[in-house]
Amino acid sequence: MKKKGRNLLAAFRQTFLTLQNMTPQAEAEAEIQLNAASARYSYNPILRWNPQVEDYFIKAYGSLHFAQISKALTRPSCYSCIRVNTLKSTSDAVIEKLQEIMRKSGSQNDVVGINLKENKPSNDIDLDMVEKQSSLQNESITKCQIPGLEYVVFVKGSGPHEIDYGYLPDKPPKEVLVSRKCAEAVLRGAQVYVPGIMACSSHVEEGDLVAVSVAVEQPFPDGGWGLGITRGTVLQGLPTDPYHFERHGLYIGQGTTMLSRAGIFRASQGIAVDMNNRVFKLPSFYDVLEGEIFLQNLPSIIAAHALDPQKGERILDMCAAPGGKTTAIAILMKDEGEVIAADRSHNKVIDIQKLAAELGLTCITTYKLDALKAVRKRNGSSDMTTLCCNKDNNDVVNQRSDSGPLGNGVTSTTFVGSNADTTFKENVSNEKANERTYTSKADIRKNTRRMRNGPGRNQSLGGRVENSKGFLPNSFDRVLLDAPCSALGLRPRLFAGEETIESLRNHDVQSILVRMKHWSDMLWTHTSSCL
Ligand SMILES: C[S@@+](CC[C@H](N)C(=O)[O-])C[C@H]1O[C@@H](n2cnc3c(N)ncnc32)[C@H](O)[C@@H]1O
Repeated sequence: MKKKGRNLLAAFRQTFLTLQNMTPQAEAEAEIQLNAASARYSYNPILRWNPQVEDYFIKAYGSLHFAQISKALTRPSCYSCIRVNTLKSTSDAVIEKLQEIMRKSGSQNDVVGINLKENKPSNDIDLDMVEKQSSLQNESITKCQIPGLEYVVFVKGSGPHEIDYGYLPDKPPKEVLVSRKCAEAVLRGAQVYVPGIMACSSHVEEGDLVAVSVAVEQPFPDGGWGLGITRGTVLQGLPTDPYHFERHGLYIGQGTTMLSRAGIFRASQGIAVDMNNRVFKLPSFYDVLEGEIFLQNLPSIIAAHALDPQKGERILDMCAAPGGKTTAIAILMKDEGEVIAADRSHNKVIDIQKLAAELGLTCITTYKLDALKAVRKRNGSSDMTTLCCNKDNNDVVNQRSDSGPLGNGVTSTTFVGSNADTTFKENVSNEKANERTYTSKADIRKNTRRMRNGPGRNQSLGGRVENSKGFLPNSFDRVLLDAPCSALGLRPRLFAGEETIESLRNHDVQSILVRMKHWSDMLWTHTSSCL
């Protein structure tokens, strides 16, 4: 790959020098400029850390190993991992469809030699799976070889590639500068969308070829980190440009603009640059086989698999949004039983509902719930919007949306067990009594706001989220806790300066764990990306 890049540069240099008919001194100067340009228009990021965190890791790993980890973090994984929705399709069918899609879109050049073989799963646990998987690495789309995980499919990408951005000493390429989050998505195969663009060369028209670079947070003189660039800034291709030096070695590819410069900064959404020449070539799965597949990292798939959910069970998934593991669990249960998916964020709960609907799953019930307050006391007050289920004595009052995950919120109540009727009546009378005697200030504020602004985001998004006040002990057959973590294992990562030693230690996992021991002996925690 490196050799190809050097050859490209040498050929370009030769053409350039011949065309210019230069003196030896001019030739030497041009050579220096070209070398500088090839270093500038490259992808060679250096990950910035908070100095204390950096020291901590260097002590833990040694400086060489930590430098290698830091470099690896700035690159995307060289394969995409797909979980097949086995209720709707099979790995073989998905592989065939993906091959066809790639053939049609011409993206088979992005992945290494499409040459699918039937990889029969093996039950022989003595096989060295890693070796077996690596022997398949020349194939671009393969089924996972780990027994039981045949519903996982890998699509191999490639990179880093060297790109000729068409630099000439007196004519730098037209450019767009994108935000870090946008660049991280582009490195994983996404297009450049309008909101991701921070700055752009002047006179960019629709259909222009542009070099795409990334604006990474810089240290502020008075402490902290920031971008220090206003959206809409004009780039001249000169050293006086904002971020001229800061984006050295931070070029992620070349694309064709779908809008003019004015259009880019006027529009609020849509693709701004069609990335046709990428430093990392990974296929995009946006809108591909919707409902049949889900893009998910292998450790997350394994976490749900290791929980070993069974048909008909009642399973709690704490910290569930956006629902990757929830839906994996529901599929392993063949959509029979109940998965309670809880998250503390209202909008994220709606994301779980949307994903469940997209994958056609009906056994998922969602709740907005803070995991830190999730154990319900036996003598706690009844709450009509709460699932209060005791698996052992069959007292269940389960109120949920009648109209499915994205319904209009008309509610119904389901009862199971001999005490259910009494519980319901008590709930109703408690609620009526509460209604008569007390309306909280928060409710008054909410109603006033509603009258002024209309129905609010619940209705505008078409979803309804039930609050939960927690669950009684022994409510579940199995519990998955995917507590928020540093996410430092997610790649690619172009900036890590905001993590502090304190923030790394303060993730909720410990405190949630302490409370969760009440619910189930079958507690599985997923902490693969936690430190
Ligand atoms: C690592 S993500 C979960 C990913 C998810 N399990 C999946 O596989 O798609 C962590 C989630 O925890 C939620 N969260 C953070 N603190 C929480 C708390 N105290 N109670 C409930 N959810 C919480 C966040 O909103 C976030 O959606």
